[in-house]
Amino acid sequence: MNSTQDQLFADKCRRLHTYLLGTKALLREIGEYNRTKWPVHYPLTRLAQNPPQTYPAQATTLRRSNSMLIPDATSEAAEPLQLRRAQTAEDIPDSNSSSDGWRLLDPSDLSVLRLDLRLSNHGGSDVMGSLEESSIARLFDERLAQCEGHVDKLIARVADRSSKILVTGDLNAGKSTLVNALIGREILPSDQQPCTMLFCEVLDASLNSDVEEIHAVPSIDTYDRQDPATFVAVPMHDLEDVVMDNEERFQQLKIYTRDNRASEQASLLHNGVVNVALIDSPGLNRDSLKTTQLFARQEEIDVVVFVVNAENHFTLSGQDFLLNAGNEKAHIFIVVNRFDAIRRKDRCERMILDQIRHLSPLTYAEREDLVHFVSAHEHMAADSEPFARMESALRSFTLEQRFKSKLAPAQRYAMNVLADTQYLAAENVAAATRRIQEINSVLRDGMPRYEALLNRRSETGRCAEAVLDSSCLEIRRHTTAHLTNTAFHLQDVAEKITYPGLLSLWSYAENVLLTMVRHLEHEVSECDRFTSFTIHQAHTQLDALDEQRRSLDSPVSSEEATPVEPWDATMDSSSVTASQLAPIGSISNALDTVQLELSDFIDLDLGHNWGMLTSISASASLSLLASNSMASNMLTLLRLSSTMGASTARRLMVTTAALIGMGSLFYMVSDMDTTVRRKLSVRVTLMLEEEGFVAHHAERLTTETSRAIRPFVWHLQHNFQRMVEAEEHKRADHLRRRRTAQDSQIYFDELRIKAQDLANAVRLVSSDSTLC
Ligand SMILES: Nc1nc2c(ncn2[C@@H]2O[C@H](COP(=O)(O)OP(=O)(O)OP(=O)(O)O)[C@@H](O)[C@H]2O)c(=O)[nH]1
Repeated sequence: MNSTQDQLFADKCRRLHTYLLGTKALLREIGEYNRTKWPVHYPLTRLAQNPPQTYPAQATTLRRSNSMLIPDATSEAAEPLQLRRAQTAEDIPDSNSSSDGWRLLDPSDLSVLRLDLRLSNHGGSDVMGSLEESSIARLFDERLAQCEGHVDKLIARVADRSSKILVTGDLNAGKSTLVNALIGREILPSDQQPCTMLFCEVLDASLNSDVEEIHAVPSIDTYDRQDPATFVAVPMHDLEDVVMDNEERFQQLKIYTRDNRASEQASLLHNGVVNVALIDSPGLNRDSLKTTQLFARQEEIDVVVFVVNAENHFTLSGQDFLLNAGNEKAHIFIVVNRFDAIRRKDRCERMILDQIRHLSPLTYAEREDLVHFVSAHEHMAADSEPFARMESALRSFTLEQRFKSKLAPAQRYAMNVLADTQYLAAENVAAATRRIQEINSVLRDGMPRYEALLNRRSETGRCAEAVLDSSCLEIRRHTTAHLTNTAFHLQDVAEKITYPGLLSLWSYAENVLLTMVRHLEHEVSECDRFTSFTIHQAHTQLDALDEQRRSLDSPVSSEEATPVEPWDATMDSSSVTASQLAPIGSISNALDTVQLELSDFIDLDLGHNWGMLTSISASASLSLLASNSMASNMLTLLRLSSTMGASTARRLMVTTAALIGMGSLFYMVSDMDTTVRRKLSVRVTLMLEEEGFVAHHAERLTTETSRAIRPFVWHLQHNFQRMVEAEEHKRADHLRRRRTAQDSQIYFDELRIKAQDLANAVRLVSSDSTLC
């Protein structure tokens, strides 16, 4: 690699690094938006109908030996079948391929941002459909966090100038022998029995101040070469024991060693270009824990060298690994070892290549450079030409095609993330548009009801007030008329009382007075009853108005509607009786203290009954008696005396006066009961007038009526208000949701464009890949 290529590669690293940071920021932004503003709409049902097919047709018949090998969507592994199949050399015409030789995702699918793929195996959309939006948002948030973590590792990988080569494969495939052959020294123990229990990272001693040393590392995350507390130094000759027996104690061995090769051209570790680490790993099918660790480590690895035992071909574990690693890395360096032990080499070669064609199409497409049939064991004894070719190809792949080995996987992952982002952004723009349309339609459909409610509220308010006003008016009018009439006819009330005679006149008068008072009381109670009846009627009318209001509560929205309070039981109209009105107390203060007086028995105003007096007087004085008053009679007599003689006139006058006196006395005595009734009724009426008896009761009952009806009116208005508020609350909620949907529509549209721009930029990083 010359300096121009170095510069180009450095430029690509820098650009990819920047775009990965941009991708990470985008993921974080989506996560934030998903959590706080709009739970990202995830097309679960659609995806369930279109489950991802991670395995090619031929491979789907294979039994999966380990459930932990289910592809993790955080890796580049979760790629749809169409993508990988299109990448085979002899496959479908590559009409959709990018000019860089790899294909964009099918836009109708998701890869890295796809949620748990296993869901689609459990009844499809039903299971997915049962997931709530919030659960999906949470799952999606977790997936975003995983992707972000993965992008972080890619960023670190791109920024790291060194290259890491993972040597992996089945047990006893000859991995350790291969690593030894590559460094030209028998450092790692090799045995027919499984012997590599730990990851062994072989590095050039120059990275450890030129000191050959083994660091047994308990925790790889905290390892620091310059901090002895983070590792245990192991003598070189103890390597075999440590590798075999310390898998519980150490996570990894760091083996700093010198390459025996004389020139930098020949040495992979000491190459003069970049620092290379060769990582020997435990056999794939040894245990699932180690296998899982291996999968997890892929994201730190630049090149995967997969060692296949030529005698066994690809085992199930090997196939699983290759399928996934192939998607992650796109290109896998495959070494078919122990080829010396194969008799029919061409047949073996054909069969293995056929397997590779399905397992890693891109690798197969470049099989000349990437698939090698060697014997590491033989090469240790004497240099072999196939091995040298393989070594040179690996060197070229690692050092000269660093874009392909180091940057392409990161670029590929970023492209997948950005393609998924565009897909989800478009889905969410559509979902937001649908939401806006739905809300608009709900608002439009609800408008007539809302307007009707407002109209009904004001109309009912007016009606209720009218019921109240008319009831009060009716009570005032009725009470005034009724009590005025009662007072006017008070005298008639006592007519039915039998007059016991002059000797019982006093008790008769008492009886008359009591009867009048009782009658007044009765009539006031009558007014109370009428009031009660009127209130009851008003309540019935208001109840009918409330019934109309209740009928406005649409059954569809009843569960959302704010419950309207029922009539208060204590306010039930049927329970309002006259006795429940404010206690009358005394119907009149004046009547409480009324006493009989002497004047109640003497009536000096005889004029009003003169007719009766004349009927019992002498007929001679008829002409005189025709007059209206005693005084006028006397004047008439005086006038007559002037025309008659004096003695005649005097006699006539005396006689007449005697007759009148006797008649008057007789009349007074005989009409005493009438006098008492009249006098008492007049006095009582006057007293009632003086204290404003009628007005007082009219006012009292009007106030009581208002007090009894007003709460019902308020209640009715309050219920209407609650309904209107509930409706307005719903409308405000719709408007708020519509605003959120509108914001999201804009946000996701911008996100789609941002992701598209970023994807274009990421894609351009590889436009000049041949140079690197
Ligand atoms: N015939 C032949 N035998 C080989 C070759 N490479 C390795 N072996 C032998 O295969 C056996 C296993 O070799 P290792 O290098 O230990 O294999 P490994 O894959 O590292 O084994 P584990 O780490 O235990 O999984 C040893 O006995 C080697 O001598 C080869 O090219 N040809």
